[in-house]
Amino acid sequence: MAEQNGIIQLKKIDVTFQNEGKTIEAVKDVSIDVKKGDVFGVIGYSGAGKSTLVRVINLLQKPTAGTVIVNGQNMLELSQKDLRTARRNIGMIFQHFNLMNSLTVYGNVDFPLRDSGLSKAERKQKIDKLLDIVGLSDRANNYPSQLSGGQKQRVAIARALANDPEILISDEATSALDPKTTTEILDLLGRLNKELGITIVIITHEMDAIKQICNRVSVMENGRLIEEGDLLSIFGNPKEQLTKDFVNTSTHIGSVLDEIRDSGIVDKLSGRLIELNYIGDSTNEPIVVELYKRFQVEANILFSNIERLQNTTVGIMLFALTGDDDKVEEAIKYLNSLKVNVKEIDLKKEGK
Ligand SMILES: Nc1ncnc2c1ncn2[C@@H]1O[C@H](COP(=O)(O)OP(=O)(O)OP(=O)(O)O)[C@@H](O)[C@H]1O
Repeated sequence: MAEQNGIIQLKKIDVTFQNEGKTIEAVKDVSIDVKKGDVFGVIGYSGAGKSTLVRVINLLQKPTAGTVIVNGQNMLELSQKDLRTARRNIGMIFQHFNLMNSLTVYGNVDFPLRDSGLSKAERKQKIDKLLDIVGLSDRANNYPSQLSGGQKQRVAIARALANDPEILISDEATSALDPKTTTEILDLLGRLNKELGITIVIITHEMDAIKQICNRVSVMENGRLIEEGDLLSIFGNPKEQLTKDFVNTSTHIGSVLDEIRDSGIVDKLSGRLIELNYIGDSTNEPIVVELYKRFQVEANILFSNIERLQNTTVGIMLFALTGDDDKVEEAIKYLNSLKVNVKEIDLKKEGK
């Protein structure tokens, strides 16, 4: 059976800006296919083109080239009226919330319902329900200036949901929030995805945000999409250097390697330094025990990080292997034969 088409299909999208006589290629030949029910993450550094790309989905940004299909509709061929209707199906939240300061929380959520054709009583019922979903029922009469950043973002989420969209786009929505509030907002987005079935596209420069709720990830660099896959494969087996950097920052192995290198420990380390990544059931201890039992090779664990992503264990371990040279070589071959990713690290050569 043919795989069902995605709810969002961007095909060969280019976005080019002309700025003071210079051409900026913000997005270059990017195709993505977001399935209904996905929480699709787009990660990249500032300037990579993420915002420009997601703004193409609802045509806030018109592409220079390419096709935009949302819910089976070719967005670039719609009349203005049909485009307005199609846009109601795509909610959006932003880093700086974009609330109207002169309106109360209630007024902000009511704003997109002005043209909905609903009566005042129906609107009230809807707004009460939305404020309940985002946990702000007791703040309806407050103004944005009376709210914390996290609460403002909750109002923005309620407002984005007012027209019952099937798609929610989050453009760095947690970038201005502290880590605890970020986790709470991401939890809320995850709940909206699970309970209301909303498809979410989230753009961020933080792998931790991706890890918390996304099932699929794409990585952007210099306007291009350089890597894409499901969360576990991106996390457990990143291919491109930038993806590795994001993953390493999030597992902290990057800073551990820097510390080993910069502190001079590297000169005192004996043995060969191995980084091991695994997805699933392999755990640290059996591997260490096996290496000793089979090859009399000692594995001195320098760092280990295990986390649960989408109910699956994803682990990373860094150790120095010591023993007879031949035996260490055999031990490395043995590791390579397991369902784990093995990488030998030569910190002295790697130097930064
Ligand atoms: N309207 C515009 N006119 C000219 N250049 C633009 C415009 N919008 C974006 N750009 C440029 O396009 C490139 C991509 O910007 P974009 O905002 O999409 O990146 P980003 O990955 O979302 O970064 P950030 O997280 O900082 O917003 C940048 O070089 C930016 O300066």
